[in-house]
Amino acid sequence: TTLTANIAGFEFDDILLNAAGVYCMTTEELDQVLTAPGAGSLVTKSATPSFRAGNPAPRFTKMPLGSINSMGLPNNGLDYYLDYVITKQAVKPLFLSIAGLTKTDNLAMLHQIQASNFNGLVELNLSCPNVPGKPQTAYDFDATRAILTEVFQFYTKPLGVKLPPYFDIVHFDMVAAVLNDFPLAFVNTINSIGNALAIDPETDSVMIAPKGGFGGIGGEIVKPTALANVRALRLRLNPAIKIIGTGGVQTGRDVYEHILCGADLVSVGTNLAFEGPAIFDRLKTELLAEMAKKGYRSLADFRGNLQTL
Ligand SMILES: O=C(O)c1[nH]c(=O)[nH]c(=O)c1Cl
Repeated sequence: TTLTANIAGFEFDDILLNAAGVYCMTTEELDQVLTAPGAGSLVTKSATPSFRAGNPAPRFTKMPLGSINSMGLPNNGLDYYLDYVITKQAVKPLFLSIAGLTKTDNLAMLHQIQASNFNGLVELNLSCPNVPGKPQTAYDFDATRAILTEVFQFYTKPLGVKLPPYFDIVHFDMVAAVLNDFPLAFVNTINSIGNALAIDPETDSVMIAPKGGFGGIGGEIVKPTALANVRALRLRLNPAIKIIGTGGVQTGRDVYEHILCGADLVSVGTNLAFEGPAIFDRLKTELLAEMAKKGYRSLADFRGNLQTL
């Protein structure tokens, strides 16, 4: 049984990786994902041009059926992560995530990456919900078209975008119409469901400090939305644009369902934060068992084969 995928000519021997933001802030965390059995790649914490402290703590917490976070883009700056992926890219294909606060920052970072020895894939994060005063770019279809137009005038290495969840069929149509106009290697969907609120029953208080307690949610609770976004975009996007499915993965069956909706790779956030990198081998074992039960020997046997009634 093979668990392989190909994005932009990069062959992945395993299809699981971390979701940006989880287990990827430091080189120590990144090394744990890099060497974890069952993990086929990794993505770095979304980078800004220089170090950011991010929002005040508590800024990530467990809640019933998942997690809520308002980290505020804390990261060690682009150079830190660019150095890491260049050093390690011979091991396996790697993803470098960037999330500039302005179009100028994103373009400057991409010029630096274009000129560097990085030979992996960039994930342009257009969906951070937690920077006060900064809207999620990918909810503005004109802004999304504008930045991708400028990016592809000079950036020639493989690039994809990290998308927020959409909740309206017409929005699936509209974002796909933008993305299909560009030579994207992939989209990663979904990012957390932004600006939710969780209340601590002991204290009648919000659970995180930033933004009056508002934060992005992930984990089990977001799986139906995640699967819908993977499926909707698979049905609409040019087949050359591959899909990384993210959201609500805690079992091999969840991985299987992302693939059934059309995912090529599957990333794990909340439940990786809770369980640690050992989760990858568990998910791989459970996925193989699910495939064996169905008589499938490769992901191509069932990828995108969700049945309708
Ligand atoms: O607060 C964050 O750092 C954050 N948190 C998220 O849930 N998604 C993102 O893309 C980012 Cl950048």
